[in-house]
Amino acid sequence: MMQFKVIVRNFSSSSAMQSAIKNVTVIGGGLMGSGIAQVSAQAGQNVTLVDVSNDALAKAKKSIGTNLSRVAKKMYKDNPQEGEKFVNDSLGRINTATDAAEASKSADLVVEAIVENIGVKHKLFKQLDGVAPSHTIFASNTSSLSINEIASVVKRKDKFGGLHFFNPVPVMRLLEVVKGSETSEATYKTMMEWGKSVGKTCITCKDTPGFVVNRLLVPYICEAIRLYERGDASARDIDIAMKLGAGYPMGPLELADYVGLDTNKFILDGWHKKFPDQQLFKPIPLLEKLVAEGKLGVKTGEGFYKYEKK
Ligand SMILES: CCCCCCCC(=O)CC(=O)SCCNC(=O)CCNC(=O)[C@H](O)C(C)(C)COP(=O)(O)OP(=O)(O)OC[C@H]1O[C@@H](n2cnc3c(N)ncnc32)[C@H](O)[C@@H]1OP(=O)(O)O
Ligand SMILES: NC(=O)C1=CN([C@@H]2O[C@H](COP(=O)(O)OP(=O)(O)OC[C@H]3O[C@@H](n4cnc5c(N)ncnc54)[C@H](O)[C@@H]3O)[C@@H](O)[C@H]2O)C=CC1
Repeated sequence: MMQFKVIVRNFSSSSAMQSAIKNVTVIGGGLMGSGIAQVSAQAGQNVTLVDVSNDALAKAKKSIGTNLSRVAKKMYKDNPQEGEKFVNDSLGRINTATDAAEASKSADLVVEAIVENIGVKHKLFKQLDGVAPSHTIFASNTSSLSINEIASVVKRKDKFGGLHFFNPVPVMRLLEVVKGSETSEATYKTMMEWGKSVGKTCITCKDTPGFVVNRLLVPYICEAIRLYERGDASARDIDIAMKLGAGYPMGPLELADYVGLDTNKFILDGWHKKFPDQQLFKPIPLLEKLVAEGKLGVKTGEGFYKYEKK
C-alpha cells in the first residue's frame, strides 16, 4: 500500500481565499470533471456539472459524495456532525444538467473537461460562445492540446485560458494556469485567484505542448515503457525502482495504467504528428498492442498489470 499524506485545507468561507467567480459550470462529468466540480463546491461555489450522459452524471454524483466523505473524515475528525454538514452543503451546491448551452447562461467560469479531441472541443466552445454572458471566462482542462488552437473558434479569445488539474483532483495540489497568446491579464489574474480559492497551488504556464508537468511526465512514462519493452527490467522492478529510488508515489507503469493507456497513446500520437522528428514522441509498439487489445489499464481491468474490476 502506497503512503500518501493528504494535506487538508480548511475550505470554510471565512478562511478560503475569495474569488470573483461565484458560479462555475463544469462540462464533462468523468474522472476530471467530477473532481473539479467537487473542489469548487467545497470552496463554496455554485456548480453546474454537465455531461451528455445521465449515467456519467449519476456516477459523478456518487463518487463526489464518497470523496467528500473522505475529506470530511479528516477535516472534521473531532466533529462528525460538522463533517456531515460539510458533505451535505457541498453536495447541495452541485446541480447536474445535460444541456451545456443552458448551463452556461449563468456561469462566471466554464471549465471544460470533455474528451481529448479538438473537433469535439471546438464544437462545444463555438456553441457556448454564442450564449454565455460576455464576462464569462472559458477554460479547458486539456492534457496535451494547444489552448490557442482550442480558443481559435471563439470570439472571446481574451477570456480563454487553460486550467489543467491533476488526477485525482481532490488530492493533487497543483493547478497549471495556462496563458494563451491572447489571454488577457485580467483573465489570467482571475484564473489564478480562482485556483487558489479551490485550494490549489497555481503555476503559470505558456501554451507549449504538455505545459510543464506533462512535458516532463509523458517522455518519462514513454521511456519506462520502452525500457520494459526491451526487456531491460520487469514491470514490477521498474516501478519499485522509481518509488524507492526516486521517491515517486507510483511507478511509471502503474501511473500509465492509472491515467489510461488510451490517453497515453492519444497524447503521444498527437505530439508525434506535430513533431515527427522528436525521438521521444515516436510510437511505442507495446503501447499500440495493449491499446489494440483493449488493455487500457485500471479502467478495463488490465494494462501492464491486472486489476480486480470494481
Ligand atoms: C504518457 C501520458 C501520461 C500523462 C497523462 C496526462 C494526465 C494529465 O494530464 C495530468 C495528470 O493528472 S498526471 C497524473 C498525476 N497524478 C499522479 O501522479 C498520482 C500519483 N499517485 C499518488 O499520488 C497516490 O498514489 C494516490 C494519491 C493516487 C493514491 O494514494 P495511495 O495509494 O496512498 O491510496 P489511498 O490510501 O487510497 O489514498 C491516499 C489518501 O488520499 C485520499 N484520497 C485518494 N483519492 C481521493 C479522492 N479522489 N478524493 C479525496 N481523497 C482521496 C485517501 O483518502 C487517502 O487519505 P489518507 O487516508 O488521509 O491517507
Ligand atoms: N485522465 C487524466 O488523468 C487527466 C485528463 N485530463 C484531461 O481532462 C479531459 C477529460 O478527461 P477525463 O475526465 O479523464 O475523461 P473521461 O472520459 O473520464 O470523461 C469525459 C466525460 O465527458 C463527457 N463528454 C464527452 N463529450 C461531451 C460533450 N460534448 N458535452 C458534455 N460532456 C461530454 C463524457 O460523457 C465523459 O463523461 C481531457 O481533455 C483530458 O485530456 C487532464 C488531466 C488529467
